[in-house]
Amino acid sequence: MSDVTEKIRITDSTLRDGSHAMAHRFTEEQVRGVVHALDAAGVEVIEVTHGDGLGGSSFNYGFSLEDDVKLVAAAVDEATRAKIAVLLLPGLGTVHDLKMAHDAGASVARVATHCTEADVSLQHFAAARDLGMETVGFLMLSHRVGPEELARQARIMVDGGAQCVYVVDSAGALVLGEAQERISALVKEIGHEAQVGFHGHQNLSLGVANSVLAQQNGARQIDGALCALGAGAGNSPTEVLVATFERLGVPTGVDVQGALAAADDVVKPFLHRLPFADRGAITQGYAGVYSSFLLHAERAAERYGVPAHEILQKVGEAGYVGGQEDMIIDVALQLAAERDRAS
Ligand SMILES: C[C@H](O)CC(=O)C(=O)O
Ligand SMILES: [Mn+2]
Repeated sequence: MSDVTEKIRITDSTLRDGSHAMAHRFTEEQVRGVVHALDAAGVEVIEVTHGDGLGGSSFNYGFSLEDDVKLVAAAVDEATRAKIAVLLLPGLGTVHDLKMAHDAGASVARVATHCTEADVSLQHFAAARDLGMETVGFLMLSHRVGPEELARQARIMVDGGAQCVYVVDSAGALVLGEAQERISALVKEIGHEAQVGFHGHQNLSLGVANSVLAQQNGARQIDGALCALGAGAGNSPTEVLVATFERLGVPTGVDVQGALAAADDVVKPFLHRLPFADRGAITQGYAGVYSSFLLHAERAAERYGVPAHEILQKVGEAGYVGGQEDMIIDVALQLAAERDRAS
């Protein structure tokens, strides 16, 4: 166990991971309201981007209502203390996109790759460092590899310029000790040079518990989202993280009442659907499916008349990763064909 009283930093991803749950329909007014409330509560980093990061607005991933750079600029304008972060998936977002976000005032670059492909992030970390941005690496679908391999990937990111690397439980599939051992492996490999972070999803309702274990094993950056607004069953709720860490005596710098007010008074009123561990989302945690596939699977289910949870189960068995959203349609068509043959 590491020093349990050392301060941790909460990064709120309501306005980025929550974009998946909102089908990327955030308005500038909503962004301003959320940033204002989080900033007032003392949250140090607020992530604002399309759910799939800069450049994510597309036919494959879903079009944004508003341009990312415009929303980043609004967030920067609204924040008095908080830093504004952007997410970038190399290949989807480009160095040009990063420069535009930086020009709009974003100061933290979070570069995300599949957990075995850290090497594709190097150019983007170099560019972010040249721009003077803080750098964070995101190893997505971290349950797909063991702790040692994950630590090797984190090492690649740190050597490339990442100042923190996250274990990203994109599928909400890590069960307690599995999160703990991955955090410990990263802390051992990079802890003397960089921080380690944890990004949890609630598909098996373990986001907060895994975050506590992550902190107790040396993670110093933890992600959350107000009202859990995020892909799948949502993220670890920021307001619950803040209250839990305060009860544990771990400083976050965030005011509990401020976080509760931000969730209840600002986010809840504009939600059409609260993230929830329903059959589809639980299947994602159980079968290890990328959380942002949920709405894609629900749309395919409706279109082809097959259950979303069956699509997600097959997607998990096939091992598809972020970027393979089109395969969800393929799986739905196969299930529909099997159904037609059977009848
Ligand atoms: C692009 C993904 O939504 C990033 C993320 O939040 C995750 O993998 O989880
Ligand atoms: Mn996520």
